Amino acid sequence: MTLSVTELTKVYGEGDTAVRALDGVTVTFAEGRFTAIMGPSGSGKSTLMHCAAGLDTVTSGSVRLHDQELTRLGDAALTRLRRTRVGFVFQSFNLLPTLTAKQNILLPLELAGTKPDPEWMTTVIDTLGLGDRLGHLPSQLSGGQQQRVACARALLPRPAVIFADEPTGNLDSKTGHEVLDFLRRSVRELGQTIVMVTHDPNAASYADRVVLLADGRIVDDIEDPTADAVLGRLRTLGV
Ligand SMILES: Nc1ncnc2c1ncn2[C@@H]1O[C@H](COP(=O)(O)OP(=O)(O)OP(=O)(O)O)[C@@H](O)[C@H]1O
Repeated sequence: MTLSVTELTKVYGEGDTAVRALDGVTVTFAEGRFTAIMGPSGSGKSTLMHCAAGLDTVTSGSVRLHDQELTRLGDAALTRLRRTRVGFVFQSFNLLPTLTAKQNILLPLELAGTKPDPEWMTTVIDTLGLGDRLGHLPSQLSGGQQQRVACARALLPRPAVIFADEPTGNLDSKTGHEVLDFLRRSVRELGQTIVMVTHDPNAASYADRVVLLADGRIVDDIEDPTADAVLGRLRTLGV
């Protein structure tokens, strides 16, 4: 067991304007698996991801990463956690424009004051096909290449979990396919654990499992999802 969320509730605001974004969510993300979180707009996907990654506070409930209870960590411990224990891949790549691909990839480890394992770094860069792009600035790379740099940056510290938020949202379908294929390979071949929020049933079909949210609750849990199965289930939720 890598990451477990128990009875997680998140309420934004107070009184009449309060929004219950998560309502008692319990879910475990097992080690070495690729899980997609899906659901209608406003169902709580981003909130679940942010709370599970220690990016947002919870109203009640527990988030455990291995033996660490994240809801009790202070700011300094959470910052350390975000640099090395969890990795992020965002829709908008979030690379620093003045740093080369290599400098971007190394940044989280540098901020944490550690050095990469050279063998692992070679594996990650080779797997992502970035060997001849390391000296380029983000503006000199295609969207797909930039997202592969972001994936390498997330993988290099060997985090317990990588959270991917609509990682193919800004990519055309062929490039998106390459990035998803890589994410799946990093789970199958490198043992990475990935949790991905997506609206796209095709993207979700790369995952081992789909957790479906509606109105802040888990309403389904699909193993070995196909795009058709996911689409069918989303239609019953009115998506
Ligand atoms: N900072 C906030 N303040 C108030 N309400 C918020 C805040 N963030 C999210 N919400 C509300 O919480 C609910 C869940 O939002 P969340 O962004 O988690 O949904 P989502 O499933 O990721 O949606 P989408 O698919 O549209 O990105 C929504 O009703 C949203 O309006």
